[in-house]
Amino acid sequence: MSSGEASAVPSEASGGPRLRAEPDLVIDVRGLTKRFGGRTVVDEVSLQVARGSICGFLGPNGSGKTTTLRMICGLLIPDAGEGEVLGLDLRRQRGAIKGRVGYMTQKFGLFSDLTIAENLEFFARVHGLDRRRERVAEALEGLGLATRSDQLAGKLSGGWKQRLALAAAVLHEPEILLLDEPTAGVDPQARREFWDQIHDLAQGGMTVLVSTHYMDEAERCHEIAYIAYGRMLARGTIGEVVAGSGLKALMGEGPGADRLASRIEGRPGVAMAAPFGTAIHVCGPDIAALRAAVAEFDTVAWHEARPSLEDVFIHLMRGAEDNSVVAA
Ligand SMILES: Nc1ncnc2c1ncn2[C@@H]1O[C@H](COP(=O)(O)OP(=O)(O)OP(=O)(O)O)[C@@H](O)[C@H]1O
Repeated sequence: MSSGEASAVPSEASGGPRLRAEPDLVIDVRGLTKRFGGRTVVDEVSLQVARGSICGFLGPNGSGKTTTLRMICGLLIPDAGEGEVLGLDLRRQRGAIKGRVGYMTQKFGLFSDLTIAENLEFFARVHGLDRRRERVAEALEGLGLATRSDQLAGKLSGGWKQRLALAAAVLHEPEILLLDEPTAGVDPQARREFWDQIHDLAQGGMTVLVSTHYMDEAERCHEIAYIAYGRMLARGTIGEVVAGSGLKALMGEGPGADRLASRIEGRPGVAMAAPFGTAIHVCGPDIAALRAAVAEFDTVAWHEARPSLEDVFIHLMRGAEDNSVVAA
């Protein structure tokens, strides 16, 4: 993500000012809003994503991630807001946007009684693609599916199904790839391989916006956006999001440290305390107040730590306003 503004920055080489090039924003949406039955489920969400970057979209269940993705790819019309996707108007050029975006939904519709290759051929037809046979062969090769092309999709493990779904989503060579919780329920090895593929696609120039609940996946994104109750609460690199939260953390290690959470949580200056393996994480806005709150537990060794992304997200969510109430 980026501010989208050209700015004068000092040149490292000459010492003189130079104009930083306008970043190539392929997603630039502002104030997107969607209501369902009187309830605002996406509330003035703005998002900018630069070409070739991987943006992680995080937030609790029901926070509006899928709804936002569907507005960005032209499947859903916003009730308010505007924007451009690949330079195309989000409202007036939805058909053109759809053709240039790949979208892998949570429950991807693969045909279980067709083989891998037949599934891809089907999607090639749906997109009206030329050179169907070559494209399918390339996709099978590129995503490591060539040796399994005759296997029935229904017999694949979760990880291979995701890989096939990804192959189908990029068959028409979209410039933007929207992934909605693509690795839910997939084992760590398969998730890692899936993410390696995402990075390969991004290196090839594809822009990826991916929703996830996994913190390790957030760490693999260039930038992240955090939404709760329909509102965008934080955007930027992980370092920027952590710093922007204003949260400080103490890590406590030693005998029984992991059992102290309930005794520390709720003390002045403590936003939250949670076990972290055999250690404990205590977070709050002021490090001196945190040290005071844990001072009596002197059998535990305390040291300042970087708040985890999870700490930051829970803190942000607790401070956000619940939108589950329907407007009168
Ligand atoms: N077509 C619809 N009609 C009515 N309500 C809807 C519709 N689509 C989504 N919602 C509601 O909007 C809210 C946001 O849903 P959305 O699926 O966008 O959230 P999400 O962040 O993707 O959640 P999850 O992480 O569980 O997938 C939810 O409360 C959902 O029930």
